[in-house]
Amino acid sequence: MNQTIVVKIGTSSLTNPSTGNLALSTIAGLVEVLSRLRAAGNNVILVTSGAVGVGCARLGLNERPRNIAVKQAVAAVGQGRLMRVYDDLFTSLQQPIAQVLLTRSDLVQRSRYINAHNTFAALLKLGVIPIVNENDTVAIEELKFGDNDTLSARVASLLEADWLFLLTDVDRLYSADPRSHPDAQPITLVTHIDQLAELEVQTGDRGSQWGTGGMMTKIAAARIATASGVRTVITEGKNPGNIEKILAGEPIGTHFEPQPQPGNARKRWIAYGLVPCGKIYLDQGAVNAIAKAGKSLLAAGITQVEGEFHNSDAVQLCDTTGREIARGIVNYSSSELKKIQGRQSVEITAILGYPGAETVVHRDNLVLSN
Ligand SMILES: Nc1ncnc2c1ncn2[C@@H]1O[C@H](COP(=O)(O)OP(=O)(O)O)[C@@H](O)[C@H]1O
Ligand SMILES: N[C@@H](CCC(=O)OP(=O)(O)O)C(=O)O
Repeated sequence: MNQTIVVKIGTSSLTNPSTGNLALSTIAGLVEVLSRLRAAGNNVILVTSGAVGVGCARLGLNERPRNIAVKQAVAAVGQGRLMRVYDDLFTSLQQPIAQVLLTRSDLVQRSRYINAHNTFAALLKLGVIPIVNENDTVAIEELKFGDNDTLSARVASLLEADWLFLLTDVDRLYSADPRSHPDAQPITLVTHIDQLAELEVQTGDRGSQWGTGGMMTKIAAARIATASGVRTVITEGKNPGNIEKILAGEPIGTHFEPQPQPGNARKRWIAYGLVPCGKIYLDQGAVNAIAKAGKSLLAAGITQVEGEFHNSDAVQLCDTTGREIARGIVNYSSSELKKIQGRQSVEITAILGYPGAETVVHRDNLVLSN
């Protein structure tokens, strides 16, 4: 059966950590594997990091710049070189590719989200392998994916992919960072992401010298992808042939099983496309109504409103402890909600002086967090 396969490769696999030069044999091996998968009739998407790393090597910088403008400038240098290398290698195998640079804001607006989906669909239909990276040169801090693990998960969710492969410089997830904990235990299968908290898996908060998020962002990516129905695998980038072995059923890397009810495309957009602008805290009755009975949120169940947002913005719905239980599109602004929180729906017109929606977040615009 033909499948949709998203592969993400990190800077740590693409470049030699000591010299910053490209790991040519790894890249060539990956190009061969992806071209074979495409020729076999699969839809293949590559999410590649490396713009900043390659840009630094080109400019002789020996560490990742901290200054944002410099980092964005360096990414502009590196992205072109990276695509040149990919295009040379894919072209020698007669495989057409396309550069797709995304920012977080491209997925926030529903029309742009659908547009991105349609462009990917057209490229795949043309037999092209889209090569995706964050548009680092123009992305602004507040509207960034921030790391390519998250970006690849959102792309996999957008495309309803069957597989997401996160290629990195370790062979799988361990109970702790194997670099600093040589006795860390390998983890081969995660049936639900919350298992990791039970196993007390430690991820640290940063990656290798050139990587961005370390294991933490890979687990966050696995959460997004599996909740969207995408099987996710963390495996080593220097052996790209593992992708085909895994597809053939070999137990390599760490597998995260897809969750059974990924929801429809619009709900996935609400959950993973939108950027929440504020928080609404709920009492226990409202939490039960939403989480257990699948009801809409009414003003009566709101105890506190945090942040400034407008009608139609995305918000997080939190329980009394502040834990996010759902996300949704709100029918009132934060200033309106502060006036009507805790009040019955029939009182709203009198309080605001004009009629408003009966629900604060309608259940069609609400997605439970997992
Ligand atoms: N629990 C863990 N299991 C495996 N690796 C871990 C873990 N916690 C932290 N790491 C570190 O994460 C690194 C990979 O992340 P990163 O450098 O960001 O890679 P990439 O560039 O591929 O995104 C590994 O080299 C490893 O040292
Ligand atoms: N967009 C950035 C990559 C950011 C990133 O997530 O890097 P990595 O942790 O190596 O996957 C770049 O191309 O340098």
